[in-house]
Amino acid sequence: MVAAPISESAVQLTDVFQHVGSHCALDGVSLRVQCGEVLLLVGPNGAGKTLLTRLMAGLDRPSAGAVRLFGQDLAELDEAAMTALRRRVGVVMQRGSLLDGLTVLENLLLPLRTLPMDREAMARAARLVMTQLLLDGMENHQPRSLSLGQRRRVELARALIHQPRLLLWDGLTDGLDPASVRDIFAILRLQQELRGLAVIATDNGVMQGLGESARIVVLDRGRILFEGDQDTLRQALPERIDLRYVIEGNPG
Ligand SMILES: Nc1ncnc2c1ncn2[C@@H]1O[C@H](COP(=O)(O)OP(=O)(O)OP(=O)(O)O)[C@@H](O)[C@H]1O
Repeated sequence: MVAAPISESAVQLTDVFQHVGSHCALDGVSLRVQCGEVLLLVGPNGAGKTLLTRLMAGLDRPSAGAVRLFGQDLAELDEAAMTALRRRVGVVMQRGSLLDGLTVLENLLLPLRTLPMDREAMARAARLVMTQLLLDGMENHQPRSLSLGQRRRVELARALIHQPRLLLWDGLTDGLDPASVRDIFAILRLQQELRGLAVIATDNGVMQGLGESARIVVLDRGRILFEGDQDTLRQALPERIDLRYVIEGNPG
C-alpha cells in the first residue's frame, strides 16, 4: 500500500463528469475542500448533490475527471488502500442506511469492526458519540422503533464514531429540525477545531444560522453556479437571476 501523501486538502474534484444513462448529471465540477473547512453544498432537487457525495465517498467512479481524498486519487487505489482511506471518512447518505436487524449499538459499532480496538475502547467510543448526539439509553433499541430524527442522529453517530477527518453529510435537514441541526453543528465545530475535521453537507437551501462561517457552493443541473461565503452570495443575488431561481425559487 502506498503511504498517504501529506496534504492540506481533504477533497479535490477536478473536472468531474457523471453520466447517468445518456444524461450528463455532473458537468465538469471542480472543487477543493481543505482540512478543517465546512462546505455547504446547496442546490434544488436533481442538482447532483447525492451523485457528488457518492463520488466523494468512493461509492461510485466518475465518468471522467479525478476525485482525490487527502491527496490520493481514488482511481489509483487498490481495495486495501481504499479500505484504509475509508477509515478517514464518515458518511451519512440521504436515504437512511441503518441495518434493521441490529440494535442501535450494533449499528454504531460497524465502522470499528476492522480497527485494532479492544472492547473497552469500542464501548468508550460508542458512549461518547451517543452522549454527543443525545442517544443515551437507546443502545438496545431497534432502528425501526426510533423517530426519523433519532435515526438520523444514530447515522451521524455512526459516521463519527471512528473519528473521521472528513464527514460527508447528504441531506442536512432530512428528519432534523433546524435547532437539532445547529446543535449537531456545534459538536462538529468542536471537532473541526480540535482535529481538523472537514465537513461537506448538502441541502436544498442555505439554513439560517449555519452558513455564516461556512463556504457555500451552489450546484444546479450538475454545474457549480456559485462559490463563496454567505455575504458574497447575498450580494450576488440581485444581479444573478440564475442564483435567485435556485436559492429563492423566484426569479422576481
Ligand atoms: N440511479 C439513477 N438513475 C437515473 N438517474 C439518476 C440516478 N441517480 C441520479 N440520477 C439523476 O441525476 C441527477 C442528479 O441526481 P441527485 O440525486 O444527485 O440530485 P440531488 O441534488 O441529490 O437531488 P435531491 O435534492 O432531490 O436529493 C438527477 O437528474 C437524477 O434524476
